[in-house]
Amino acid sequence: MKKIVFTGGGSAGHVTPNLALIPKLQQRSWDVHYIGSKDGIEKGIVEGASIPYTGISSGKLRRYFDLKNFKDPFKVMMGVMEAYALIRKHKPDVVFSKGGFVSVPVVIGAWLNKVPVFLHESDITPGLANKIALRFATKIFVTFEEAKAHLPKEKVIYTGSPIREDLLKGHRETGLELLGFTMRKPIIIVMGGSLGAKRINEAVRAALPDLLQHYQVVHLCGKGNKDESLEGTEGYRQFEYISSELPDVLAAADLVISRAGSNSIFEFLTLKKPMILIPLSKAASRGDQILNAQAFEKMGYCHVLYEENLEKDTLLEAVQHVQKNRLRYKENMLRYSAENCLEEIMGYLEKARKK
Ligand SMILES: CC(=O)N[C@H]1[C@@H](OP(=O)(O)OP(=O)(O)OC[C@H]2O[C@@H](n3ccc(=O)[nH]c3=O)[C@H](O)[C@@H]2O)O[C@H](CO)[C@@H](O)[C@@H]1O
Repeated sequence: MKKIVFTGGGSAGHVTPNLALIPKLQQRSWDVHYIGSKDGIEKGIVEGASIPYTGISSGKLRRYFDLKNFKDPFKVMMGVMEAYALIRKHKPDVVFSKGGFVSVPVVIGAWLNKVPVFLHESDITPGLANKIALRFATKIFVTFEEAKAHLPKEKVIYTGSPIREDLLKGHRETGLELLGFTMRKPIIIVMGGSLGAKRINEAVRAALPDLLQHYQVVHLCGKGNKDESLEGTEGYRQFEYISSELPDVLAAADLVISRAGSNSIFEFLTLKKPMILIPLSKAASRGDQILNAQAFEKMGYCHVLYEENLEKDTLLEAVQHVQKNRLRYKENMLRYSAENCLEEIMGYLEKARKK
C-alpha cells in the first residue's frame, strides 16, 4: 500500500485542494495522513472529512517586524523536530504540500527523511512558505500558467487548480430548500474568502435592502462575522463557513460576489458562475489577489471592483452590470476546462519513490 502525507493550512485555500486529491487517492487504496497545526482552520476541515490528522507546533513566518518574530523561530524548529519524527514513523512514499506557514516544518521533516516532496502553488506569484519549501521539493505544480515565469523551469509544472469533485455534484433544489429560498428571484452568493472579509461584509450589508428587492442573498461571512440583527431577514441567509452544504448552495447560486482567492475563483469558473471579484488590497497582502482578478478579467470571466472603490453604490452598479451581461460571462467561461488536473498530479505522486 502506498502512503502519503498531506500538509497545508492557515486558511482554507491551503487545505481544500488537498481535499480534492485525498478521496481520489483513497479510492486507489493509498494510506493518507495529514499534518497541520494544532489549532488552525485545517484541523477542523480535515478532521471533519474523517482524515487522520496530527497537529504540530507552528509559528508564523512574517515579512514584517513583530515581537513574536523572536519566539516563532523556536516554534518552527520544534515543528521540524515533530514533523521529522512523525514522517520517520509513518514512512510515506511522498509528501504533498499546499503551502501556508505550517507546511514548512513538514517539508523540511520530509526532506531530512529523504521523502520526495511535491508542492502546489495556487497564486501567480509564490507565497513565502512555498518559496522557502521550494529548495526541499522535487516539483511545484501551479494553478496559473502565468506562475511559471516566477519559478525555476526545472521544477515547475502547470496543472491548473485541483477542484473537489463534490462541488460539481450539487443540486439546485436541495440548495434552495437548505436556504429556504424560492425560484422567484436570482440568488447571489457572497464569499469573503475562507476567513471572511470585513470590508465586503459591510458593503454587502449596506446594500442589502436594495439587493433584496431583486435578489436573494446567501452570505458566507467568516468566523465571528455574523450580524445577529439581520437573522430572520427574508431572502437573506448568513453562515460563518459551510462545508458539505457548499455544493448544493453553489448549485443554487446565479451570481457571485467574492474576494479573489485562487481556489474560490477557479471553483466559480468551473461552475460557470458570473462573478464580481473584490481582490484583497496591496496594503493588506502581497497583491496576489489583484493579479488573480486581473488574469480573470482579461479572459472575460469576471468584473473587478477594487477595494478602494468599494461602497454601496458601486457594488449595486457592479451587480447590475454582471447580471445584465451574465450570458456573455458564461460564454467566455465555457472556453475553460481543466479536467486533467487531478489525474496529472496523481500521475507524479504514483511515480514518486523514497531515495
Ligand atoms: C487572505 C489571504 O491570504 N487569502 C489567500 C488565501 O485565501 P483563502 O483561504 O480565502 O482561499 P481561496 O479563496 O483560495 O479558497 C477558499 C476555499 O475555501 C472554501 N470555502 C470557503 C468558504 C466556505 O464557507 N466554505 C468553503 O468550503 C472555498 O470553496 C475554497 O475552496 O489563499 C489563496 C490561495 O493561496 C490566496 O489566493 C488568497 O489570497
